[in-house]
Amino acid sequence: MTANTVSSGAGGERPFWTNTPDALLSSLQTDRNGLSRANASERLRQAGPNADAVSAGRNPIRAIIKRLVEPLSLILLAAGLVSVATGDVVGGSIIVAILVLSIGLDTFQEGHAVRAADILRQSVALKATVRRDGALAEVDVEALVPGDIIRVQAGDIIPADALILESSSFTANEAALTGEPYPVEKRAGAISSLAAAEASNAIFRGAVAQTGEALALVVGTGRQTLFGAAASALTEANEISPFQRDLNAYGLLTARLTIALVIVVLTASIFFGRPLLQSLLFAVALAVGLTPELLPMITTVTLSRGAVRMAGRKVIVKRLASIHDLGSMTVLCTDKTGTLTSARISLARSIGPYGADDERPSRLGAIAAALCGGNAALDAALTRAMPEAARGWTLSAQRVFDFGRRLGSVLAAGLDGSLLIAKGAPEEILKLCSSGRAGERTLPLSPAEHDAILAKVAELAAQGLRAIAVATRPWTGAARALETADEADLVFEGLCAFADPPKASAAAAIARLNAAGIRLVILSGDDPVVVKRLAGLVGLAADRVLSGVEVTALSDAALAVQVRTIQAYGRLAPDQKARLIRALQAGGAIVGYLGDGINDAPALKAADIGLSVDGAAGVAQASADMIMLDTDLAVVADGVEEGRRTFANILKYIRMGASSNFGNMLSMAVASLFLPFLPMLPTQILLNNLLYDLSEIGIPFDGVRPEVVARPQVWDMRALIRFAAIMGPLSSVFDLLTFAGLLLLFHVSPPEFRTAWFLESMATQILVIFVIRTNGRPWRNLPRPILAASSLGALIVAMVLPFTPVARWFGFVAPPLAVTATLGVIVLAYLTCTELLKRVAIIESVRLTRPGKGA
Ligand SMILES: Nc1ncnc2c1ncn2[C@@H]1O[C@H](COP(=O)(O)OP(=O)(O)OP(=O)(O)O)[C@@H](O)[C@H]1O
Ligand SMILES: [Mg+2]
Repeated sequence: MTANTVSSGAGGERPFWTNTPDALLSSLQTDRNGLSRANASERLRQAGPNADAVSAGRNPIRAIIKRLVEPLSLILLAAGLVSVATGDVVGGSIIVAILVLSIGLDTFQEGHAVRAADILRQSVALKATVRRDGALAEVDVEALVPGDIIRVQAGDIIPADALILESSSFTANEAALTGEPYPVEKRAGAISSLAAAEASNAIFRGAVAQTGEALALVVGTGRQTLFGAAASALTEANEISPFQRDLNAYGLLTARLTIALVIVVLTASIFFGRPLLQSLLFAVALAVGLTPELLPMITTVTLSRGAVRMAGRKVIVKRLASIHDLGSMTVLCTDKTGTLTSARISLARSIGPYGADDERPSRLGAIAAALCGGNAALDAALTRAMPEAARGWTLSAQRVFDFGRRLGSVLAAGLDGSLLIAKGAPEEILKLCSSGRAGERTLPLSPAEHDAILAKVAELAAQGLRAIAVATRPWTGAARALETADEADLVFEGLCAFADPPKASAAAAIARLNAAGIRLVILSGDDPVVVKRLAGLVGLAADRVLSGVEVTALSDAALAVQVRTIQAYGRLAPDQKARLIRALQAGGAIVGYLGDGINDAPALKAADIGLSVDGAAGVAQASADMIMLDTDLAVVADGVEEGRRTFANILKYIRMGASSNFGNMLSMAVASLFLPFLPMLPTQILLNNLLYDLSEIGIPFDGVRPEVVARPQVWDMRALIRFAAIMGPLSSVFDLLTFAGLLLLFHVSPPEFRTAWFLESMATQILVIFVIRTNGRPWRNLPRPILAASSLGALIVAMVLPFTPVARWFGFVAPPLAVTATLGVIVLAYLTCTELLKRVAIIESVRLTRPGKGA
């Protein structure tokens, strides 16, 4: 028996919704007051968390094993063991020790930073309202167990499979599960059908509560749910982000290069008849030296630290990589209400059909709002304005408000009979009206009066008031479910006009975003006239506002042209918002979307960076990458800066790897082909690499110059290759100079050669960070203490080690003073050249497009 079926006693298994509430309550050993906390945690232990997969957790052992089984680590480990077995105990031990040290370093650094970011993420995890110990409490969705009594409200994602106990105007959209596009009403009652689609007394994990409120008994959680997570609104958008795509491309490039080099070196060694084990080790050490093995750690640590800093600026990051994506964002699309305007809309005027002030339309609107159970801004404003309006009225049926149709209706039963009340966007409601209210009577609406009403709407909009229309129809027959045909021949009752002034801070924030290279675009469902006026108020040049109808008429190609210049859109349906975002992306933009409603969920998913706000509809929060604790565009601008700073630091690491380190390993490979001995012993290369890694662990903590965060930071592979193509060979030139000096001038022995070159390559690799971490002069812009400490510390160890007793373990021999002094001069000359050449190599990319697309 699974959690989802309950044995019927007669042998067969029947779905849970065919049971009566009392039968299910008793078989789940619970009651309407819910579980006790103790009982719930006991059940949680048994049933497991209410999640799709058992989360692997951040177990350090697991993390270490994961790194150990990477091919290079495995080869090194094997090589170390073979060395020990063949008698080279010291050499073998050093290899293993270096491996252990670098893996330990990685794991420790990463674990620490990631934990902090995880705690933050947890703070915005979706919550469920559940009855525990008889009182309603908020718990993490993951903590729900069978037997819990939950409350779900409009905008929530249904957290578990459950049987409805009580409901009011409750509807759920199960499109993601069953494909049924319209919200279906859910209420308690006996159902005998075995089909889930007909289970109107049950709700399923992953559907979205569209309206109203319900109390329900949890029957199945986690994977013990009918639809699983595959299709649900809970599934995270796991499309690869622009940042991850770029990182992968870089990783692939270096991997190819490394493999090619290793094959060449290995073939050559075998050709020259060198000892096999040593040749293999040398090749592997080279590969280790070339692999940017710290890159995952550096990015995770930098991103996690970015997440912690962003929390300080009131942005909680759910998906770490989105920090970088935010820094590269070129277009920010936003919903209007609550982001550009204050979230608290208020009813400003109530106007009869012929233009006179009249409270009837808003009273009818308030009745509909109270009965339909919507908690959206407009409904809330209506019920706030007339809290008593719905007294004496009950709901018989409803057609849920639909953002596609932009209207909804209720069948309300009052003392004098029943009334159908429809409300929605004026132009949509007017299409359904044949007459207008005139006191007790109704009069036919002439085309002129029709136009006059729309003119009134435009007049209100010009004053910044958004209007909805209310219409009714007397209902004579018995109550039944409403159909489209019922919403016809309506009596126009009038308009409700709402004030929704722009936020005082919006204009300044938009100016700041523009200055940072980000274009703001409004994607609203509201009247284009209202949108246009608001755009003007917040400083957006929106001479043209495209409406949803116009957008639909455009082909993808034509739309791609329009989206380049249009700054504001009105009357958009939810999927049109998503289409516009895709059109912008196709043109090369990196697009963010900021929104808070059920109707914003598709756009949040389509965008590269989905931004939502604390307290937004559950679906909106679930679809977003970041949650803002403060609905203020200025917070977005702060976050953008943080994202760019994070990227700048990651770029430092990559540039370092692409310059000296790359050049050194290249020289090493080349030298091994021509020298009669190994230019550096495998253990020396590994030590070199370990110290180099150590020098870099301060990078995530480094500061970034203001000019770097002034423009969108786009990953530019070509710029990077150009950088490596200049800096790598430059480093090799100085290596060759070193080789020539050592062999031709000083006639050093092989151990001396290796030691001298170890010193030179360590010094160049580490010191170059001071040069290339900034575009300005290094001495004018010093690194943060942590980076100075990590790099100088590693440098000192490298410089001193060959002169200590440990040196002989590694095969080092202290070189003569003259050699050391010459090395010093070469290093200085190298640093001077990089400083002079870096301006040529670092062309700041101002290409504001997605890589590989657009112009
Ligand atoms: N509860 C409601 N009752 C009646 N009509 C509504 C309701 N909610 C929305 N509408 C109508 O649907 C239109 C679109 O909804 P809404 O303005 O909330 O969309 P939006 O895209 O979220 O817009 P915004 O950018 O203002 O947040 C509204 O302009 C209004 O005409
Ligand atoms: Mg909205």
